[in-house]
Amino acid sequence: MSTQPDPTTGRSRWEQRFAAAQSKGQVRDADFTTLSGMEVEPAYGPTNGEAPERIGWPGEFPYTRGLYPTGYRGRTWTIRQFAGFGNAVQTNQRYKMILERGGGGLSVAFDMPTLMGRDSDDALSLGEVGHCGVAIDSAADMDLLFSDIPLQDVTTSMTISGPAVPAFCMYLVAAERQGADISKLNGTLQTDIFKEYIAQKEWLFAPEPHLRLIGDLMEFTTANIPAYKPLSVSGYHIREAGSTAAQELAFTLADGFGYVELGLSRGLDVDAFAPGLSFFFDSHLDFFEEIAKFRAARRIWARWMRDVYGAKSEKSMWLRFHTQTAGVSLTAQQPMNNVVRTAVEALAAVLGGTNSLHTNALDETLALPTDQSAEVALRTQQVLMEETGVVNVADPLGGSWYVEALTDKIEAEAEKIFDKILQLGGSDLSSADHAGLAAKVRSSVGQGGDGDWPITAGILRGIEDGWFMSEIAEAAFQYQTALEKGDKKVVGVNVHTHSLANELEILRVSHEVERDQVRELGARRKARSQADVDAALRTMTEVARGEGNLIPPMLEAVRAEATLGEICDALRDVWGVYREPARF
Ligand SMILES: C[C@H](C(=O)O)C(=O)SCCNC(=O)CCNC(=O)[C@H](O)C(C)(C)COP(=O)(O)OP(=O)(O)OC[C@H]1O[C@@H](n2cnc3c(N)ncnc32)[C@H](O)[C@@H]1OP(=O)(O)O
Repeated sequence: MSTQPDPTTGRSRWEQRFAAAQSKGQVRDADFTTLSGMEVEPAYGPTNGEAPERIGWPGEFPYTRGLYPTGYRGRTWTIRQFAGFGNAVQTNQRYKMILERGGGGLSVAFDMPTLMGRDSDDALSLGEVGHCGVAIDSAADMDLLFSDIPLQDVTTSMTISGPAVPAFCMYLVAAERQGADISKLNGTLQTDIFKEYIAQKEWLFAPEPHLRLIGDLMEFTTANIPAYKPLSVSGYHIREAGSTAAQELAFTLADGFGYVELGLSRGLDVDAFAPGLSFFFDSHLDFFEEIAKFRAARRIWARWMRDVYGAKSEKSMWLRFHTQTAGVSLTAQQPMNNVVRTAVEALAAVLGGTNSLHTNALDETLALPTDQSAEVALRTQQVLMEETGVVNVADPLGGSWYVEALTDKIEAEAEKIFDKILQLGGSDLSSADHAGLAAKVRSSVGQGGDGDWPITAGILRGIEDGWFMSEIAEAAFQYQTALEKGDKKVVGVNVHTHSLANELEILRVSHEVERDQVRELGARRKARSQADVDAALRTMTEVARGEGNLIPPMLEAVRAEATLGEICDALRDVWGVYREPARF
């Protein structure tokens, strides 16, 4: 380290942490010089060694500059490409390709029927099976999906929220059948139902039964699979629906606070369940705004977790997030340009300290990626990681006047939105009054679901009133108007539209997939013990009518080869379905 530090400064604290990590072997053995061979420090800061508290040093509360003193010198982000199409066998081949070419983890994309809790032979599934993701009907499909992929060794994310819990049970049963030690599994389940009502619209039930299922899941994973992340609180869909960066940030973090309140209302210890909450953001094209958003996200979360929700452990204050580059920024016109857009967005995510990353393929505005476009997307991350030197220095933009100012600004915008959410919930407290909010939360712990949960009340009210949707719609309208006026520009769409024709080869999923899947499902139904399935579903519905944790009886139903549609239908019989109130 180049300076003689004052031992009381942030720099010296960071140096000690870095040295401690190094002595524990937590710094990679790699070349950390520039392309021309110049030595660079693992982090930079003010020359007097002291940074303002809100900025701090890498690995230091409030983690504006990242969670780890070592940054990506400790571990690079996980390359986690979201993939799934056709049937489980086809998708399993794609997963093997991803892992073989350097993907660091798996990320399952399910087809629309699965996302809506419907079997492939349901009348509502017709024409959709295997199209926007992989068709999964029962645990037997999960076995095929992960065939020859040891679930105990590969962190696996599953993007599913309405039927998250039955899909999770199928994943557990597939892991059990592989002989995995269930307590050692590590992965992420999206589960985040708030953003479904706010933006994506893939719910099954009304919010209350979904929150009960999520509470059951949090309880189950906290007790049995401590490394597993049962929630990936998602801003991606909110942004893709047309929100601004600040709305994405604020709505997502508020949803995260809602899940913390859910955990507390279930009597769970915040430091036991909070490390299992993870996040998922969009990385759009305004490079600096995105970087500022990621940095502000970590800072806000850390402060609220410590000061409002009483977290004591560092891992509970850490906001860990996955990023996907912005699907909405891709254009059907001149699609090769999408590689450039994705690279810039991925770089913003990395400079913002993402923990995991998906880069979109250039053809994703037209169809699911081909093997070739999926490879280019993966290689985009590898070029950033291996060639550009961005992994050498933690939070390299920290201290930039512009980036710090933008980080402050986006944080302030988010706090204004939290105020609005608190008001919607009937609270008279301001988002800046952490002590007041903490007192309210403390008084609610012990009253369970009857407590006064200030953020949750606002979210539920905002959903019921269509407030989130109208805020997003207004932002989308503003942007579209600016685009149409030419104030905002998109190359190939409203500027520089002249181009040589470039035809892309598109992945087409054959309708044979649906026929085969339906046939296979019928054969499986005949081969299983219907009496076992009926008994397991009956027990599960009894628990759903009462108060116990639903995961153990659901696991039994899955072990008996009950299908996703049968499990969801049984729950629909108990809880009904949710219809969004009509609004004009
Ligand atoms: C749009 C689309 C759709 O809807 O259609 C979607 O939604 S797609 C949605 C797709 N979603 C996803 O793919 C979600 C992915 N999410 C995740 O993978 C997770 O939730 C995540 C964000 C927390 C990332 O988890 P991960 O396992 O990949 O990475 P982590 O950051 O946890 O790192 C792995 C381990 O390395 C440790 N580690 C990392 N960096 C360092 C370092 N510098 N020094 C020391 N240790 C380190 C971590 O603490 C952790 O250990 P330890 O474990 O001991 O703490």
